[in-house]
Parts: sequence; C-alpha cells; structure tokens
Amino acid sequence: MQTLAQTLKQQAVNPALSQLLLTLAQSSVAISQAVRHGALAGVLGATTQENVQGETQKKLDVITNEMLKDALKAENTVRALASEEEDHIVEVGDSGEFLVCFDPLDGSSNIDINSLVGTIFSVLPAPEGEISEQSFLQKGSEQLAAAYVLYGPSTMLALTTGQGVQLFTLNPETGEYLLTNEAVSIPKDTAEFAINMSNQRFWEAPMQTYIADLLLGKIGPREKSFNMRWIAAMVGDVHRVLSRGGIFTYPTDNKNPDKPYKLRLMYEANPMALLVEQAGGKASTGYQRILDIQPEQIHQRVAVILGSANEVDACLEYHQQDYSGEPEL
Ligand SMILES: O=P(O)(O)OC[C@H]1O[C@](O)(COP(=O)(O)O)[C@@H](O)[C@@H]1O
Ligand SMILES: [Mg+2]
Ligand SMILES: [Mg+2]
Repeated sequence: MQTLAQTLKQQAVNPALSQLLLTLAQSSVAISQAVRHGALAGVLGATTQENVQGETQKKLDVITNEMLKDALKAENTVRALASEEEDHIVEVGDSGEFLVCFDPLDGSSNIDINSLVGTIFSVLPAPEGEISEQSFLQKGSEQLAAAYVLYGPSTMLALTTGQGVQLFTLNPETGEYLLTNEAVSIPKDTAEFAINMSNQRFWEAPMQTYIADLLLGKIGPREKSFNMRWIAAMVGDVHRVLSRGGIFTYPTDNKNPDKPYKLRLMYEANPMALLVEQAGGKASTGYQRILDIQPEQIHQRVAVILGSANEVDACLEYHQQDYSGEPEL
C-alpha cells in the first residue's frame, strides 16, 4: 500500500507543502497515541481555563494544541497559525509560505465518554510581508490543502490538495498512514441526515420545514424514509458523509441571539467544505457557498449545510422560498 509521502509525491505536490502535511500527519499520530491512552495518561477531564469562545477547555484541547504548535514551530514552512484554542494568531517563523488554521481536538465533549474525536487542518498561502490576523482572512477557496484526522476504532486521515480526496489509515505498528481510498466520492443522493434535533424550536423557518418534511418520510412530500445520526463531533459526522453520503447541518438558530451559529469558519467549515466539494458534494450556509465567504475574523462562526449534492440542493430550495406569510412554527 502507498504511504502518505508516496501519494504526495505522485500528486506532484510542492515539496514545502508536502513537508508541512507530513509534519501535521506526524503530529496527529502523536495525538492519536495520547487519545488512545485516555485515563491511563491522565489526559481526560477539564481544565479551569476557558478559550476565546467562552468554552471550558478540556485537558486534551490544551495538550493537542501545544503538540501542534510545537510541531509547527519546529518547521520552516509556516509563518503563523490560528487555532480554536488560541485567542490570537501565533507567529511561528520568519520564513515559510504557509498559514495553518486548526481545530486541535474536534468534538472534545466526546472525550470523556470514549467516543469519536478528531483534528481539522486548513492550509492557506502566506502573503508577503508582515503577518497579522488580516493575513488569515482569505476565502476558503484559497486553501491549498485541507485535512482531518479521525481518532476512531482506526485512526484515519482524509486529505485534499485540490486533487480529489484521499483516505489513509494509520498502521499503529509502524506509525505510517497508508492509502486506503484513493478517490473518495460522495453519493449524490442519500436517505440519512445529521442535525442536533434538540435545537429544533430555535431554527429558521426553512430548516424547520425541510426537517419536518424529512421526518414525514414516505407519506410526506419527499416520499422517502430518512434515518438520522448525530455524533456531536463534526469530524465523525463528515467522515460518515464521505464514507456513504448524507447531509450534515448545524444551521442558524436563535437559542442565543449573540451566537446564531455554532461551527467555526476558518478551522471547521472551510476545510470540511473543501473536502466535501473535492469529493463531489456541496457545502453552503443555506444562502451562500461556504468557500466563497469573505472571513472577517479568525474565530467567526457560520451556518453549515453539507453533504450529498442532490440533498444539499433539496435543502437549499427550502431556503429560497418566502415564509413571511406563513404562521410562526
Ligand atoms: O454539542 P452540539 O451542540 O451537538 O454540537 C456539536 C458540534 O460541536 C462541535 O463539537 C464543535 O467542536 P469542538 O469540540 O472543537 O468545539 C462540532 O464538532 C460538532 O458538530
Ligand atoms: Mg470543533
Ligand atoms: Mg476543538
């Protein structure tokens, strides 16, 4: 089986980018080991700190963030990084062509129940000159590479450098990622949706109506029965979408008027949107292609609807209708 390094070579990926991706992959092997040791390594549970988003940091959020930061500081390919667990950007080197955004531990509420977690990466070109937060505010379509690692029964890496999506499985004996799917393709149609249903009463009318129609199954306008899954780790849900199709959404809600969206654009939505599009799927806010959004802040949040192309289109049709004359749901 082909290794990650061999695959990058075959794709003729620029050597500096290859080196960076191999470093990120290597760090994820170390994270995978930390995650696997769980309580034995004393890494479970929460810290007393909060991140910039006001969320209590888990010990592993902090540990994995430090691991990635240290690995990137030892690199000469990266100018600066932006992380979910850092209030501001962190400059890591004077030379280098890249900026990296990451969510070091996605789905961290799953860690204490020994369920799926992951890491998400996005690589952007570094502009010339001084680096500031502004340098990161590039559209998702500018990403040079995007990847996630899923720490599940096996550890898997999904990667795109703009040449489709490849899936690698970690050989735990050798610490090497081996190519196990060279061209991921998301089926266009699906009968599976993923949404946190407990927020139903807080959604906008289009999402309320769309999900209500899915729940009606064969007797509803869709004339088809749908199943539901929710892993509470975007990496896990997106991996299922890449593996067998589906629609995944964390839509706009008015639960907390100051926070109408949950997922973060720069290190959750953008990298996942690139992976999904590269695998033949679609990713939208309901009103705009995610990869076309002009970011305004590194920690900005966004509504996400992604997955099987025809199902995302079906959901988007609901967003084009006018609900103003209808009674409130
Ligand atoms: O707990 P909820 O509201 O279901 O939200 C789950 C969502 O939150 C996230 O866990 C956010 O990620 P973090 O754990 O990195 O903060 C997503 O991965 C997931 O889709
Ligand atoms: Mg996350
Ligand atoms: Mg996280």
